[in-house]
Amino acid sequence: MKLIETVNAVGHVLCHDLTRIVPGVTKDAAFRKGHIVTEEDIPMLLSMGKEHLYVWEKTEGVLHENEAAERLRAICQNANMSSTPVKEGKIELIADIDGLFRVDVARLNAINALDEVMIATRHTNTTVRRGDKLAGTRVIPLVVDEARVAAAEAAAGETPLLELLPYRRRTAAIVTTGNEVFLGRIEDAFTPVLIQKLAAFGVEAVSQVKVPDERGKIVAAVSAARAAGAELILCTGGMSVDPDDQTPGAIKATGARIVSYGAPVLPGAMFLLGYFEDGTPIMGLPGCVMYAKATVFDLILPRVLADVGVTRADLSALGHGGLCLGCGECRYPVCPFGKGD
Ligand SMILES: Nc1nc2c(c(=O)[nH]1)N[C@H]1C(S)=C(S)[C@@H](COP(=O)(O)OP(=O)(O)OC[C@H]3O[C@@H](n4cnc5c(N)ncnc54)[C@H](O)[C@@H]3O)O[C@H]1N2
Ligand code: MOO
Repeated sequence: MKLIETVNAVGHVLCHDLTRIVPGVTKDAAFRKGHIVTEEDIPMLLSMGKEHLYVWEKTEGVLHENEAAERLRAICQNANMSSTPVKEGKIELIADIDGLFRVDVARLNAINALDEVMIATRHTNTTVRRGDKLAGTRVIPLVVDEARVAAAEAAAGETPLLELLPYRRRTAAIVTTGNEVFLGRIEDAFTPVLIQKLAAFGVEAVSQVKVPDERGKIVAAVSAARAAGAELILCTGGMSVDPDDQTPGAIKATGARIVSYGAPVLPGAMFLLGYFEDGTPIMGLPGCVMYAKATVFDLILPRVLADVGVTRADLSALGHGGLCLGCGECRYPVCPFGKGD
């Protein structure tokens, strides 16, 4: 800290708040600790009776909180996000598009384990809308050793911590299984649910066929959907253990690589995910997806649409936080469901 004349203060950083009082009008800090004095500030400072100021001396190897925040921002920021201007050492990142938000949690934790720096984010693998806040970062003290920020950069490595991915798949084909629906014994209540859930991501259901619980018929319907170029194939019903449940076997018989039949999520235990050789995803959706407000389908659909290759390990990790609490009024996604990985 050093004492200087206000007229020489441009570019220097204030060490404390400066309060301005105009009777009946204001009594507030006109300048905050950490503010960098500009040419325009000088008349105001003089009008407040501040002929001299305590300022922070810029020394080699020490960063002001604003400079440090910019460096932490650079560790985080990636395509499709923008940053707010730095204010009192804090920067926030904002979504430029609707998309799937992802965080490299291991690297985030490594950085936050360091003293004097912090980065706070939304949960990884969550959906965001354009304009949503994604992350905020700052350093804890007003000034920080550059070595501390360099350590955070080293822990971060080459690629940004955050990703915001657009939804790339635009079309889906629905294959509705079940004799009771095929024969018209009951109305198809599954398809309207899927159309609505897909539309929320801008995905159009381009075809829908009803087939009986016969493996060959299901395989043929999936093949037709593939030939028509559907970018995602959804088979509904027949996913559990009854003798009439033919859907998992049929999906296997289509030649799709099965990532998993079964997921550690409730509702959604009987879920199936697979991929064809060209990358087209196929899912087997159990009855709960039609019935429950939020299920494994809501957790995995955004990742599949954003073309994040979902692995068996990704599905296994859903167990922690994968228990829907079945609240009277469903507030998903603003709830703990699916926030464990
Ligand atoms: N013994 C066991 N029973 C069940 C298990 C289990 O592990 N052991 N799992 C349960 C779970 S979890 C679920 S989820 C459901 C899975 O259901 P499925 O996908 O096999 O569905 P279905 O058996 O075909 O149908 C169940 C129910 O839903 C009606 N349904 C199906 N599709 C439609 C449609 N398009 N429109 C209207 N209604 C539909 C169907 O008529 C049945 O009433 O299994 C549990 N059982
Ligand atoms: O698969 Mo059921 O899918 O848990 O409610």
